[in-house]
Formats: sequence, structure tokens, C-alpha cells
Amino acid sequence: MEKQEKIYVAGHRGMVGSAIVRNLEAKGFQNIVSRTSKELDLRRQMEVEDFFKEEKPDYVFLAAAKVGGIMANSTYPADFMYDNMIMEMNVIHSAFENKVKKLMFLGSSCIYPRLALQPMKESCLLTSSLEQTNEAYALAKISGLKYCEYLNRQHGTDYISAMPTNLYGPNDNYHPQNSHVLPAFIKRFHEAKMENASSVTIWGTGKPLREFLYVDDLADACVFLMQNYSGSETVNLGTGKELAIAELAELVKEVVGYSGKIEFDTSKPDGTPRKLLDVTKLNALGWRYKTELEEGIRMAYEDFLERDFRKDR
Ligand SMILES: NC(=O)C1=CN([C@@H]2O[C@H](COP(=O)(O)OP(=O)(O)OC[C@H]3O[C@@H](n4cnc5c(N)ncnc54)[C@H](OP(=O)(O)O)[C@@H]3O)[C@@H](O)[C@H]2O)C=CC1
Ligand SMILES: C[C@H]1O[C@H](OP(=O)(O)OP(=O)(O)OC[C@H]2O[C@@H](n3cnc4c(=O)[nH]c(N)nc43)[C@H](O)[C@@H]2O)[C@@H](O)[C@@H](O)C1=O
Repeated sequence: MEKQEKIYVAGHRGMVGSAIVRNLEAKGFQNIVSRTSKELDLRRQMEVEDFFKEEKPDYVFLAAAKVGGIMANSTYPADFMYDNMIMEMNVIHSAFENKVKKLMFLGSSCIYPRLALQPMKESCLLTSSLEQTNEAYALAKISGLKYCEYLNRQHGTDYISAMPTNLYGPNDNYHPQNSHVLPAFIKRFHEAKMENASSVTIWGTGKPLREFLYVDDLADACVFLMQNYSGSETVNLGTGKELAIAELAELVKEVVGYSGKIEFDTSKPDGTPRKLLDVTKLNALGWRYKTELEEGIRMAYEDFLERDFRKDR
């Protein structure tokens, strides 16, 4: 990627897209194009085609998607499949039609089988059944990854995909039901502290294990791969470290400074028991995460306080 070349970041207002824009700008890339979903609804094929014909980007980071935590995924599976499938097909196809030099498609670690051997290597894709709570989203993400692979195979394109683990950081979604666990905890423990509540209830048993990557590290990895990786097999983006949800709750409680009890609502789903990424491939390419979890949670909490609850999607 040359500094003057045109880069389209799809989803630039989201947590990931905004971090990719920050990273590109910090590295001196000056020709970044973007559109909000109001300006360009990526589910509309004609609009996407017109945009690509008009803008002719050289590079594309596809970070626009319908995204949510376990509850959103299990409540709205039809929306998660339709929106994601159609958005990614429209963008990747228009990129191909307009000779985009390189595209990065972002998936998620939930594409791997529910009971995959841990840590999960890229090669375990499609070896057994998916987790039910996010099957629709995972199927859409697998389709995007595969479409990039098929274009590479049939037409010799250089379209890559990356599979991030659970992410968190500035500009996250703090919706009480639809968000992911980490922003949900930041908001819930903060509110409990402000209200002097005696306890905070978290979903499930607290036993599932999860891995978390700070979004600015993720953005750095995306830009790094765009510059240093080609190939149809996806690349896992994570830290290689995991902790139980109950341990995460203790950590957020400490960072936020809440002193009450933690209770568990076991009527809520646990989701997949464990999904630790094998990051051997990423490390071998020369990239490693920088931000440890506690430090990242502190920075995310500061961002949450600065935004003053404005982001509650
Ligand atoms: N958050 C996480 O923990 C993880 C995220 N990922 C992946 O990273 C990517 C980005 O996620 P994240 O930043 O968290 O999500 P966000 O919800 O923060 O941002 C999603 C972005 O997508 C855009 N978008 C949604 N629908 C449309 C549409 N119909 N047309 C145009 N744009 C649309 C939104 O644009 P606008 O703001 O203009 O409405 C928004 O900026 C996704 O591919 C996701 O799968 C992968 C693993 C974990
Ligand atoms: C990124 C990833 O995100 C989703 O998968 P998930 O990892 O299950 O995501 P989650 O962050 O929502 O939950 C993690 C764990 O945490 C527990 N948990 C406790 N209390 C709360 C809580 O208050 N909110 C939430 N959301 N979870 C809670 C919850 O029960 C679960 O055990 C998919 O969308 C998937 O498609 C995907 O890609």
C-alpha cells in the first residue's frame, strides 16, 4: 500500500473501522474514503456498485457488518445472516469488478466448530458443527471468507481474510442486551457503583472461557497483514490467552472500583464453552499483541466515561 493510494474503510464509524482509520492515519495514509450506512447502505447492490465505480478504491478493509453479542445473535439470526451475507457479497463482488488491488475481509472466531480442538488452528474450519447461538452469523462470515478464496482461485485476486477473537476498546457498543460481554460489564459495574447497588448480575454460569484483544492492537494487525500477507487461508487474530467470564467480571469490577457482590443468572446462555485462537501463524508472520487485558480495560473504561453513554446502540 502506497501512502497516496485510495483506501476504502467500510464501517469507519464502528469500533473496528474507526480503529483501522486511526491506525492508517498514524502511519501516514492520507487517502481514506468512507461512507456511513445512511449515505451508503451496503445491502443495496446498485448503490454499492455505483460507489465503487465512482470512487475506484485501490484497497478495501471490510469492517462493516451487523454485529452483536450472544443475545443479539441468538434473538435475530435471520437479520444476522441476511445483512451480513448480502453486505459482504456486494462489497467483495464490487471490489472485484472494479479491480481493487487487495481487500481484507473481517470475520470472527465463531466461524470455527463449537467443540474444535483448542487452541483453534485456521485449519479446523468446517470440520464439525457450529455453536447454535451464533450459527447464522458464522455461516455468513464463512461465506465471505470462502468468496474471497474462490475469487483468488478463479481470478487470481489478492483478497485476504482475518478472524479476530472477541474485541473491546474505544467506541464499543454498550447496549444493555445486544452488546458483547466486556462493554456490558463496564456499563453494568459502573452503573452499580454510581447507584451503590449491593450486587451485579451477570449472564450464564461464568464458566465459559474467552479471549480478548484490544481493538487498536487488532487494527494494527489488520494493517500489518494488508502489507505483509497474501493467501486464501484466513489468519487468526488474538492474544493466545484466555480467562473465565467470572474472572473477567472480577477484573472489570476492580478496574471500575465497584465493591458489591457478583451474582449469576443461569437462565441466560453460556454459548460456546471455549474459543481460544491458535495465533502461531500470526506470530510467525511477525506480529504480536501489545495491550494486556487489564490495561486495555482501563483504557476502554476511560473512553466509556468520556463518551458519557452516548453510544448505546
Ligand atoms: N466486536 C467484536 O467483538 C468483534 C468484531 N468482529 C468483526 O469486526 C467487524 C466490525 O465490528 P465492530 O466494529 O465491532 O462493529 P460495530 O457495530 O461497532 O460497527 C459496524 C459498522 O458497520 C456499519 N454497517 C452496519 N450495517 C451497515 C449497512 N447496512 N450499510 C453500511 N454500513 C453498515 C456501521 O455503520 P454506521 O455506523 O454508519 O451505521 C458500523 O460502523 C465485523 O466484521 C465483525 O464481525 C470480529 C470479532 C469480534
Ligand atoms: C465476538 C463473538 O460474540 C458472540 O459470542 P460470545 O463470545 O458468546 O459473546 P458475548 O461477548 O456476548 O458473551 C461471552 C460470554 O459472556 C457471558 N456474559 C455474561 N454476562 C454477559 C452480559 O451481560 N452480556 C453479554 N453479551 N454476555 C455476557 C455470555 O453468556 C457468554 O458466555 C457472538 O456474537 C459471536 O458471533 C462472536 O463473534
